[in-house]
Amino acid sequence: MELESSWLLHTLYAFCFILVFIIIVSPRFALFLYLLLLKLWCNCEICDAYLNLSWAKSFDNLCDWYAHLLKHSPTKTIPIHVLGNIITANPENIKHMLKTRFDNYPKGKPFSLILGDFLGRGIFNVDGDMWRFQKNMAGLELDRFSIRSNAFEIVRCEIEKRLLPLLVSFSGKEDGILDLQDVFRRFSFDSICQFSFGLDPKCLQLSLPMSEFAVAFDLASKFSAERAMAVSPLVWKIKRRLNIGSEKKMKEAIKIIDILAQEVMRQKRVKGFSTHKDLLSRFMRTVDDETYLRDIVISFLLAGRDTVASALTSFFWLLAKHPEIGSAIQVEADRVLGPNQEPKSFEEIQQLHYLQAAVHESMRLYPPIQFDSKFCQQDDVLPDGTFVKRGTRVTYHPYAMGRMEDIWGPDCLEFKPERWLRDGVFFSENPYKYPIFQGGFRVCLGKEMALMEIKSVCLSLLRRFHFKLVFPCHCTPRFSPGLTSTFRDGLLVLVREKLTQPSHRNYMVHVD
Ligand code: HEM
Repeated sequence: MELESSWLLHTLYAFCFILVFIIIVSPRFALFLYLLLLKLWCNCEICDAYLNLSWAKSFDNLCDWYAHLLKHSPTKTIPIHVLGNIITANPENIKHMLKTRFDNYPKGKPFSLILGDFLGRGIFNVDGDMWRFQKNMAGLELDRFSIRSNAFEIVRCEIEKRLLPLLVSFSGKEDGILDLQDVFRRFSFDSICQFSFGLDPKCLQLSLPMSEFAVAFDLASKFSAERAMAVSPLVWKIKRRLNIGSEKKMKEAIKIIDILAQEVMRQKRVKGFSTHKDLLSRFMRTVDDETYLRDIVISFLLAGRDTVASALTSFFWLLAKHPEIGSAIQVEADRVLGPNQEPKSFEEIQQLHYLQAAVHESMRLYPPIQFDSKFCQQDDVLPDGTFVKRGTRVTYHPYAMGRMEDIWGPDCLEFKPERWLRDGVFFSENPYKYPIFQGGFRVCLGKEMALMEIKSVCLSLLRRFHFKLVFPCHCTPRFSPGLTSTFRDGLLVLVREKLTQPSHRNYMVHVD
């Protein structure tokens, strides 16, 4: 018996050694072997197309292929066997996961492992008591009162002192091509840092390169998403253990992020946090653990930066393709706020129903978070009859849902804000039909803040500038892998100041 077990052990060691050797010497060959094994395991049409990448011949993005498959599935649910993933675009299933059987669909261990290095024990990556604690604390800071009094001012200031001067400086230059996606990322990063930490990274300052931290943040997000898309966790786990390839780069990126997070906390301590009302001060008064505080900081940055920037990017892309909708937004703003007036309060923005409809419509077609997964804890059956085995990953797919006739009617592919209005008044949709901010118990805490930010930027920019797309506007965007949706080539525009507007060059006098 002893002999047998030692033989087994040796065989296992030999196997691991060969595996590691192959991965180091030829990662491509290792991947080939691995794909071959998977193919032997499942050879159905979908898995085959996934493994061969043959879907890419007909679709620009993986999400477009999924949307196509889901649209043609009678239950609006598909399995990807080789990924151990069930993907659904069925609102009943989504309600089941997010509300009715919420306890059976946590984020789960596999995900906290995938995102653990980047997000640690931050709110996006935990379940149970730790999640409840962070949610309650953050909820106090993200309520309507706080947005009304604090966030609105931060956003207005960021727009007037930085965003407008930046655009004015580019306006009219023949070679003045600007990447609006990059601008929006800087803008939302400054805003969320000021709101969450009471500190200003000044990313949007004229002519500054994107901070090292922001670049590291993007890389960590990209590599985390790649882990989530991998056919098996084994590959990234071995690469991490050996500190090679993308895992090595990810480790370096996370090191930079950690340094910044520590710096944020150091500055906070110097400034004092006992009376400050920002989110971090609130947490620092209760939590002692530095690493836990770091995780909380990172999660809120991720929540507030990339999502808002993504929503703004696709909104401006759609507005450039549909100038009539931009005009309708301005007509409404002139009627409600007065000609050429800026909104003076959060409440005034709330009165702009057409704008609210346009923002929702834009995110219906281009959700900042295109899909979101949970892990099933106990065997279950979804409302559409799909059996879910314990441990299976279940993903709901807002991007595909926005393209489904069954949900939005035959004009589902059109950008039509009117679908959100009844007698000119905005009405919200069932969150399981429109899970852009998720729904149920883990609904987004920053929804009101995000909407206020997006609408404020839209009003200020549309009033003052024309944006011309540098690339033809008929092609669909290509997305980069990441936790939030990002245009792979950015959003390159030529900016022109509108002649009918008073000059805003005075904004350029001084920025910080
Ligand atoms: C357009 C912008 C936004 C969109 C589309 C969005 C969407 C979402 C989604 C889909 C989730 C669920 C994620 C998951 O559980 O895996 C979520 C959660 C969350 N969001 Fe947002 N978000 C946006 C902006 C913001 C902002 C600006 C903040 C904060 C300032 C924020 C704070 C949060 C927090 C704290 C959670 C975790 C809630 C929980 O787990 O209970 N979000 N958001």
